Amino acid sequence: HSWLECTNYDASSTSNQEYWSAAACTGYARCGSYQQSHGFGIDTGFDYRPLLHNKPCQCSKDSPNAYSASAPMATYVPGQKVCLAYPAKNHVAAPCTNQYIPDTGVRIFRTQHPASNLTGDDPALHSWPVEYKHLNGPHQNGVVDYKGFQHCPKFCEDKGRALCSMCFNLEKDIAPGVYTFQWEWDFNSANDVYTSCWEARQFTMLTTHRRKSVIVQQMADIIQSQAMPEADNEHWWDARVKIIQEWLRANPLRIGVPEDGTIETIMQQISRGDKYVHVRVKAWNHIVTELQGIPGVCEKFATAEASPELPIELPPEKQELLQIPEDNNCDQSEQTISPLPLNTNEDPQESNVQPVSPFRGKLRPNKAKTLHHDSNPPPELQLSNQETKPKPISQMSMMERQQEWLRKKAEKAAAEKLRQQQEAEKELTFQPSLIKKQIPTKPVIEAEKAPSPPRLTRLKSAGRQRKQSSNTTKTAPATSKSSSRSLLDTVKAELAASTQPSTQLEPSSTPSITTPIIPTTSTTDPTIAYVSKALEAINNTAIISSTTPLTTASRKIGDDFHYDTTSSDTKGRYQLQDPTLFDLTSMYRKKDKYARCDGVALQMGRREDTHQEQLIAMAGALRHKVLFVLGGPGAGKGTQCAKIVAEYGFVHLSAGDLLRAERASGSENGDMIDRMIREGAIVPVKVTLDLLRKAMVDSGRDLFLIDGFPRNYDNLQGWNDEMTDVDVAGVLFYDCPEDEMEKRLLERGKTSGRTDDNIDAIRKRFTTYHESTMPIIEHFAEQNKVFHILAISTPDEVFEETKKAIEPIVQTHLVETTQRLLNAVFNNDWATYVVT
Ligand SMILES: Nc1ncnc2c1ncn2[C@@H]1O[C@H](COP(=O)(O)OP(=O)(O)O)[C@@H](O)[C@H]1O
Ligand SMILES: O=c1ccn([C@@H]2O[C@H](COP(=O)(O)OP(=O)(O)O)[C@@H](O)[C@H]2O)c(=O)[nH]1
Repeated sequence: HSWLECTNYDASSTSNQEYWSAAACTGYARCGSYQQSHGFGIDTGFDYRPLLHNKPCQCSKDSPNAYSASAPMATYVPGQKVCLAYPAKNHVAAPCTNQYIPDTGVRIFRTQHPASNLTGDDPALHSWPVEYKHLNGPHQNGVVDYKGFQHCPKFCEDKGRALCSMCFNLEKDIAPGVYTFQWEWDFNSANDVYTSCWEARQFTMLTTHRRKSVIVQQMADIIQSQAMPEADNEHWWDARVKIIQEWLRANPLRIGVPEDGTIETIMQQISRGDKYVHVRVKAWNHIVTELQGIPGVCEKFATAEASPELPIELPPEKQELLQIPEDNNCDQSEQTISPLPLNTNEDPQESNVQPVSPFRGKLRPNKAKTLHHDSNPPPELQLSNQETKPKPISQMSMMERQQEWLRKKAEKAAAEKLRQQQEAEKELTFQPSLIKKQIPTKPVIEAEKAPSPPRLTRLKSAGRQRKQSSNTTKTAPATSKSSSRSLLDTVKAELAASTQPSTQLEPSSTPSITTPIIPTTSTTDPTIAYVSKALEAINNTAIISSTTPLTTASRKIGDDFHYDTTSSDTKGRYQLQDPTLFDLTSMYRKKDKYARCDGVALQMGRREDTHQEQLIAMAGALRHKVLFVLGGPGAGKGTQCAKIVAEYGFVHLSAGDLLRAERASGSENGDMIDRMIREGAIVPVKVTLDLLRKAMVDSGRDLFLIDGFPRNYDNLQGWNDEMTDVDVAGVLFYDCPEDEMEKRLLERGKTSGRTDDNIDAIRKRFTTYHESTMPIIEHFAEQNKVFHILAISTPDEVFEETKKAIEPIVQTHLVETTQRLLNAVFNNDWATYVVT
């Protein structure tokens, strides 16, 4: 019968709709690798009848074969028209068969919220919470209409393996994360069901974010809200979940969030509440318990701007559910908050839900208050809390926050130790399922004696293995290496554990290396102190304003940290070498073509480690940055962009080139674009923006030169409305006299083949430039964002001027990204892209 071969198929051209093109497929169904290696439509047993097996999907999402480099998981963009491809397998009503071929219809489903990890059960058949309508229209029995499942235009050429496809529209506001989808084809009847399941990651870029301060405020509101929901009010739950997810999205580094399973527990409770309506109040109480006391909930993490209030998407009659108490005080530690009353009507399957201890919060000092309604926490939990009242987080400096964080971490480690002791005494059999909640049963030092960890694979990126470096120095390690060693081993062990299937974490299998080890962090840990110092140095570095010209190529950051743009062919490099800690530690700018990630990498290791054993953590930019490149036609924008790309590695997107390519692709807009270009007029912004957006997403990178855009107010407006998630770092304005531009364009016209490099079109373009584009340049100039570059001299001389504008931008970008990576190291947040 049939199955989905492709979960992200480019069906935009007729030929791709008619014939299978492997190149057009960028996403596969779960466990699709075997099928993919045999070829489209070949029978390998990939068709699956859930009613015969009592499982909604053929293989589970945590199967080791779920996705592979050759059959990867799909990535969707919010609002995308998603197309799926599958083989006809003879089931199409057509002249070469008959009009009564059975086909009862196709349905497409997905899970409600993104998964916190790729484990766990799929929703049962027909209980998926979200359903999409495919765009083929329903097939009518008795009619040869090639609709529904039967959209297989070349069916009669190869009845078995002909390509069929169907598309559906994703929501524009879908939250980022990984969702599970199911394609269900009912063949002879609604009881003769075939399914394919797959995951797709929703791309985070270019979705509209609300301002962080608003999200933070809403988090504070929902945590403090004591309003009782109506029992069956789904909106109450969904609105809260949405805010939490938005908060998580706005704080991807989890700054301020303890790494003790808090996030995992929250996500677990969300999926529990999604599944069972009647446990939502209880689940919500767990979530609130987790959230209380996290500084990031209330603190305006990052540099959230003062912002206008944005409406929460709740109908007015429900607004009171999220109302802020009059004396709203963001400092959670000052408050005693009563959770919502518990609903005793717990779900019958709750005992099957993996262990979320309702008592978890009790054992953690900063959460104790929420569960101990008397104001005296148990003496063993008081720790250093008896000291003077701490400053509210919002008034602390970055360093104070870090120290506070360290203090809390130390407190938590002590409380955790206590908990272990108590549990051991009581012989409790509590078996946490979450890696980060596991506690070492051996001293950290034992990790050194453990055999080499299994080869670590990338997190968040497919696994090309790095080549072993033959010239790695293998001399004796430097002094005081045990702390760096323990940190490194700890991180490696944790990584190793996190790459093991969860079943290996059962008590019966306890290979020492899979036992994740939580570092016993304290302020005296030299590694943490070192990273903290690096952070401090970088925090104290004034980020260079984009309008300040760079006077020297080399700058000092603090006493020990040095940034040098000329040091090597890696361009920017932070030397973080401290021989007392690591033999090899450096942070450098890195482009990883395979992972399609631009960013900063931190290399950690010891001399005796092979390159493969060294850890490389990598962080890309959080927000995408663009530099607009404007100037008259022929001013030399394209010429300079090529040089910038060669020197600094931006992605160059020429709006004119994209439009010309679109025209050549035979698109429905082709004629209109052609007319506009010949006339020197400006194409409607929607067309240009769609092309820019797609090119940005496809590049997977984060620093862009946008050449020849925005050219008028319509362009600017469209950009401001749509690209709220992208920062405009500045405008490179190439200023060249008209007669010089005309001369250049006529010269270019001899070989360019462009339909607008002739004197009539050139003159029209000059008019458009003066009337429409100059006001845009002036608009940016008023915001101090324009780098004015005279473009009359030779290309190389113009480039010397260009560099002066670019370098501060690149440097700022590096400093910001480095700061993120150091924060990740400091917070032990190895979810940051990590490779060995
Ligand atoms: N500084 C320069 N001096 C002389 N010719 C130049 C200079 N910069 C570019 N050119 C030439 O002028 C023409 C137009 O340059 P191009 O980069 O395509 O401009 P734009 O992208 O602004 O239309 C090209 O043929 C290019 O080789
Ligand atoms: O955002 C844009 C960029 C370009 N164009 C069209 O594409 C032509 C060529 O632009 P390009 O930037 O390639 O060339 P330039 O005129 O700068 O040499 C312009 O005259 C416009 O007709 C447009 O409509 N919108």
